[in-house]
Amino acid sequence: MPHTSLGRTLAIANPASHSGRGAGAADELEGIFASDPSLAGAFELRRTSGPGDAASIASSAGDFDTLLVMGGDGVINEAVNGLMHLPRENRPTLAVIPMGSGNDFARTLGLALNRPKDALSQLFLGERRAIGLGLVTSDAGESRHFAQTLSFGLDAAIALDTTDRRAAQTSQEGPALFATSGLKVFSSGGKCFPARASFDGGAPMPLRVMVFAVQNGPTYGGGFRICPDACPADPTLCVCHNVLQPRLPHTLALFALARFGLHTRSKVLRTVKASSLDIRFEEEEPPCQADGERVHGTSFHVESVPNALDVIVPTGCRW
Ligand SMILES: Nc1ncnc2c1ncn2[C@@H]1O[C@H](COP(=O)(O)OP(=O)(O)OP(=O)(O)O)[C@@H](O)[C@H]1O
Repeated sequence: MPHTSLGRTLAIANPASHSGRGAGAADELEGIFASDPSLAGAFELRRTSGPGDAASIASSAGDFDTLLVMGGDGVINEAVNGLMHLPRENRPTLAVIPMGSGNDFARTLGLALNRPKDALSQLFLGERRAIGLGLVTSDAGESRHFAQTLSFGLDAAIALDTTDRRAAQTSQEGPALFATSGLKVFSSGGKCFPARASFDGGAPMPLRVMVFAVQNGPTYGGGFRICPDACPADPTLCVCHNVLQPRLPHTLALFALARFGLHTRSKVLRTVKASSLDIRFEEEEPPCQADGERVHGTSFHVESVPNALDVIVPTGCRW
């Protein structure tokens, strides 16, 4: 394994990630650090003890060069939100060892999924890139940065169902987990949520929201390419939302096409880039998720936060 180029590094590992497989991965990472005296001196590893722990560890990591997060999108989201409490000049570079069920942010970065040794090698040889984040603020007083995805409506209901099923220790993961949660949510009726949305301060647009995804990177749901052109190095976020209400078979076909990013030519959907947007749901609180974590509210302001963080990407990263 090459010598570390990450500098003084604080590693956070979620032992509960990837349906508990994160625990063994944390032991493996600790073994790698302990086996090389130069690494042992440079790395400190902390295991999270429960939800919220990664955010508080990250918010006090200002003395480190690199914050290495091992886990899935949920714990990365916590770490990112913790880092955003630090002034930009004190924010350690974010490095990720993907060990999750969905791993969508890690897909954007181009890292080896659920193969900690391979990902660590990529990080040692990798390059630093500045990325933006999204920030959502709701009328329920919630405010959360997101590294990869924010969505409302059916796709959020599906994402939240995958989170619940993972907590209940399902053996499914990635696209299979998302697809079965999708079938469950669609078979219960495929509800639409009346809303008004405006983009970059424009006139409000009436919508009946079935799908409304705001992406910083291309995928959600463990690899569904909902916004194939989204890129965290761009100063804008990419939005995909329905403008028509398709019947169930058509919806299911779009859902299948989205696996490969082939849904975007459909007249049912619109894709747009925006620096900010406002969306107000008129009848009830919709399902809403940010990087798989639930967000409450009926009115939401979303904005991009350019140049929020430095991250490490593998050499040859295409963006
Ligand atoms: N020690 C812990 N015990 C239980 N839950 C934890 C612990 N540490 C963190 N968590 C919670 O576990 C949740 C899920 O973790 P994580 O995102 O790392 O894995 P995942 O759900 O398997 O992957 P993905 O989010 O990519 O699908 C996070 O929302 C986090 O709050």
